[in-house]
Amino acid sequence: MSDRAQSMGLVVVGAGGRMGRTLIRAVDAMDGVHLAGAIEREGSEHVGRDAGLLAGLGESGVTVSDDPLPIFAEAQGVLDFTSPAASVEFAGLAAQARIVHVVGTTGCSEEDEAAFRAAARHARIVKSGNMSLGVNLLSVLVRKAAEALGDDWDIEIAEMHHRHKVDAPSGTALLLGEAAAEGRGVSLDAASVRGRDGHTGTREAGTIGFAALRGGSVVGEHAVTFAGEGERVELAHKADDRSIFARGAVKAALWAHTRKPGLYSMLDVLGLAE
Ligand SMILES: NC(=O)C1=CN([C@@H]2O[C@H](COP(=O)(O)OP(=O)(O)OC[C@H]3O[C@@H](n4cnc5c(N)ncnc54)[C@H](OP(=O)(O)O)[C@@H]3O)[C@@H](O)[C@H]2O)C=CC1
Ligand SMILES: O=C(O)C1=N[C@H](C(=O)O)C[C@H](O)C1
Repeated sequence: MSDRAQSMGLVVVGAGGRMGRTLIRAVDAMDGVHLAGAIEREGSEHVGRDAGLLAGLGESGVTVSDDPLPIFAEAQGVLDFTSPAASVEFAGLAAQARIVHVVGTTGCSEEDEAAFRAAARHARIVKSGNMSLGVNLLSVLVRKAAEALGDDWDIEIAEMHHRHKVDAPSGTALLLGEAAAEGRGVSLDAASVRGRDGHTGTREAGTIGFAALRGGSVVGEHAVTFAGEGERVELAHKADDRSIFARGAVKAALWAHTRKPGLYSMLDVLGLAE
């Protein structure tokens, strides 16, 4: 059997995007996978182009298409960093094709999350606001710190991203907030304070604050500050390159290939779940 026949065929959706192009390069560079398709939305200028050339590689023989279902039917997995509405639609198609769906898209609503849970009855979905090893390890440290320090330490989460980002707080900031809330044994929905402006009054004890900065080409920076009386603990991550997310996504697809249908996180993939 040829190497290609044994390797996992992956479709990159949103192929022309910042992450889409990075994913095509990661699939090309990593063992055990090959590019089985590339999708962009109908009307996109990228439809009809060669996916390898689009990503700055040589010709790949894979043409960007706007018709996902027949391509999903011939593949084993989908790498999806697009938009919430697109990812919900791709989850339905991945469920129909009974394949792996790796979702990195952020900014999803509770209704979107319910759609992913429904699709995960048939698809193997790995979904995370951050696919890097470093951030997932950071989330474990944040949970432990929140548990150890108790609620007289105030928790504040700050993030900075490039000027093109459309959602706030970032998926990573929310993931770190969930970890902190879990460590404290509270619900993030009840504890979170999203931004402050004007005469806010003093800080309410037990809350978890979020602040979002946007500018330039910053790939992604996150810091969780535990502020106590007379001292502070800061846990932080800085992404220098989008390839860390793309490599994580390919790893997630390979991991999920042999799993049962279900909704998994990057902590499951990395063996960091408790
Ligand atoms: N979890 C993680 O580790 C990471 C998550 N992300 C998240 O990934 C997402 C994408 O980020 P980024 O690459 O910077 O964004 P981009 O805007 O650069 O890329 C998104 C791409 O998806 C395309 N797209 C949108 N709708 C569809 C559709 N229905 N069918 C096919 N393609 C579609 C867009 O096309 P068009 O421009 O024509 O609309 C665009 O090419 C964001 O939610 C971001 O937060 C990013 C990095 C890491
Ligand atoms: O939009 C981005 O770029 C990123 N989005 C993710 C997020 O919302 O946390 C992950 C990473 O920080 C880059």
